[in-house]
Amino acid sequence: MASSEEDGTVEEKENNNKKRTKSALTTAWLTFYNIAMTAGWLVLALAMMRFYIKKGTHKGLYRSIARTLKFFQTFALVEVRIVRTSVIVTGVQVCSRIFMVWFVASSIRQIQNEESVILFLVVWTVTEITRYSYYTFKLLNHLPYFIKWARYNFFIVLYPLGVVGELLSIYAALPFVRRSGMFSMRLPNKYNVSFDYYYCLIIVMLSYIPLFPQLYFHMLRQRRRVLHGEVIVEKDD
Ligand SMILES: CCCCCCCCCCCCC/C=C/C(=O)SCCNC(=O)CCNC(=O)[C@H](O)C(C)(C)COP(=O)(O)OP(=O)(O)OC[C@H]1O[C@@H](n2cnc3c(N)ncnc32)[C@H](O)[C@@H]1OP(=O)(O)O
Repeated sequence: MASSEEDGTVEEKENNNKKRTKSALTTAWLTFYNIAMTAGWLVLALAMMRFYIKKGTHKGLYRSIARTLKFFQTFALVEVRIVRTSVIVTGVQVCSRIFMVWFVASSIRQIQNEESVILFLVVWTVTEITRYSYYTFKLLNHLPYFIKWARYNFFIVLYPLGVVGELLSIYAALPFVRRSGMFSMRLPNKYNVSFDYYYCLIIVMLSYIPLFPQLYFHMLRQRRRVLHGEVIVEKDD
């Protein structure tokens, strides 16, 4: 009897040790990831400022930072599964950004000099520097209040501004997509499939109407929870 109790205790201890090691590894990996992402977006911010100071115009700015932007925005995909947040909430946010970068801004050169592209770039950059530095300092247990405040207040203005920038950029792309027929498949073809990227973009624009309020209200709930200590019960995916 005593020996089985002891066995149980040894097993429990081993399990607890394994859990502790796993959580220490996850924390170490997340800290590294968030530091790398903060650094990446800081590099982008500096590159944009340097370009603008040197050239005195935003024309050509997107092209000059496109590779770095593609890398760091695409890398955010790893977040969809590793963080505790709902997969749907994070998924919509990350996928819509990757779509904007790869299938709109980088694919349709004619819109790269639009002010709307610069608008969402600047807004994303400020957001991500704040967000990733928030996670980093939180993981290191040294979170300055102004970063916490910025994380849960900036989005009130930046989120709508980012959406305006993204929607105006997609809208500006429509005529070029229609004229070029890019990423589209017309019938007849050997797969007997038809796809029109022009209408796909219109559907993406319309999908902001139901999806954006959900992301925005999610952030408002997070804000109440973190800044005002409200207990919020989120639905599971
Ligand atoms: C295929 C095509 C699809 C097209 C579809 C189109 C539809 C698009 C519709 C909407 C598009 C929106 C476009 C918006 C663009 C912009 O971004 S504009 C710029 C302004 N943006 C913002 O301010 C972004 C705000 N949003 C976010 O921060 C996130 O994207 C989020 C997923 C909505 C955030 O949610 P969440 O993670 O739940 O918030 P937090 O409070 O920060 O985190 C919750 C807990 O999770 C921990 N955590 C999260 N990430 C990390 C991490 N990287 N590392 C460590 N920990 C992390 C965090 O600490 C929290 O923990 P606890 O407080 O302990 O619970």
